[in-house]
Amino acid sequence: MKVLPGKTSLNWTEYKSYEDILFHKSDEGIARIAINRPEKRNAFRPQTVDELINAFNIVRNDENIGVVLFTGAGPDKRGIYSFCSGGDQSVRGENGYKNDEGKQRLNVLELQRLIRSLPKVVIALVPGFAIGGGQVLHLICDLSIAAENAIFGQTGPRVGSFDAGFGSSYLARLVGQRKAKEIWFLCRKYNSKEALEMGLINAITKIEELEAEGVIWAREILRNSPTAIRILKASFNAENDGIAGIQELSGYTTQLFYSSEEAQEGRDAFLEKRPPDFSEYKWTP
Ligand SMILES: CC(C)(COP(=O)(O)OP(=O)(O)OC[C@H]1O[C@@H](n2cnc3c(N)ncnc32)[C@H](O)[C@@H]1OP(=O)(O)O)[C@@H](O)C(=O)NCCC(=O)NCCSC(=O)CCC(=O)c1ccccc1C(=O)O
Repeated sequence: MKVLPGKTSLNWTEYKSYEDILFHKSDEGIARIAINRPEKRNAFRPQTVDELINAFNIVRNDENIGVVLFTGAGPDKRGIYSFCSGGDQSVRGENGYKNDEGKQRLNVLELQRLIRSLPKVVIALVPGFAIGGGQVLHLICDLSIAAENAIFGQTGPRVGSFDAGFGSSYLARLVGQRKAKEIWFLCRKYNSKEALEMGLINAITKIEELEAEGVIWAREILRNSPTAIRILKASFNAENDGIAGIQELSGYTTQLFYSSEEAQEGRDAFLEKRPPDFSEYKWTP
């Protein structure tokens, strides 16, 4: 199934089949996850978000995958491309978005946290509209490449919604307080060039080259040390995420320490019911 226009040199195979999203992997360590509701500008309903959470969790546990290309399938019947236009307003109830059972959920915040703490690099490929909660999803990704025709913006205050978490405070870290307030208070739309100038995205390409460009970036990343990239991602997050961010970063140092003989001496001594002997390990300056 074609997700974006143009060609890449990758052979995609379907990883898992869903209703609202497309999920593929390649044998090069790259996965591709695409919201597939183009007639709704790829707006997400609770099911869409549940499927995304499921796919990102599969990626999390697949040690052969290092980079995820996160995008929106298209075009729609009118030839229009979208990354995502946020929460599906047609299923919005009084305190959340209704799933098939009529239960109301705000599960996109869980997805935001999952992408942020994913120990792999997530690159947003933005082929068109990234609006509302869709703009926030793109923001949460580690890197963002947009097509020339992409459009970014917020509508929250116009449609009776807001994202007072990453959607505003992390946005301000990226583009500055003044620009972030402008984006949210005025609800204007911004083109790719403006998005690049304000630091919202990393690069712009022709739409036919969007996926190929994402693959080039992914391959460059995959040539580097997985552990270094994973810890760097956690350290970029830690600055913004308070104690939760420090917990994530420090968890990786604990994991590294576990692989040392020094840490294993502590474990072995406990299991062998003897005092630990750390005498051969130095107090390195
Ligand atoms: C994206 C547009 C600017 C595109 O405009 P245009 O090309 O003219 O297309 P349209 O004709 O408007 O749309 C085509 C078709 O798609 C339907 N559609 C588009 N977007 C949505 C949507 N978000 N929900 C439902 N349906 C949508 C549209 O109705 C048309 O259908 P037809 O049947 O053909 O008529 C423009 O479409 C646009 O502005 N869309 C709305 C953008 C928007 O307001 N999004 C919601 C913002 S609020 C949000 O995202 C919630 C965030 C969130 O989830 C959250 C955040 C923080 C805490 C909690 C939560 C939480 O979980 O709620």
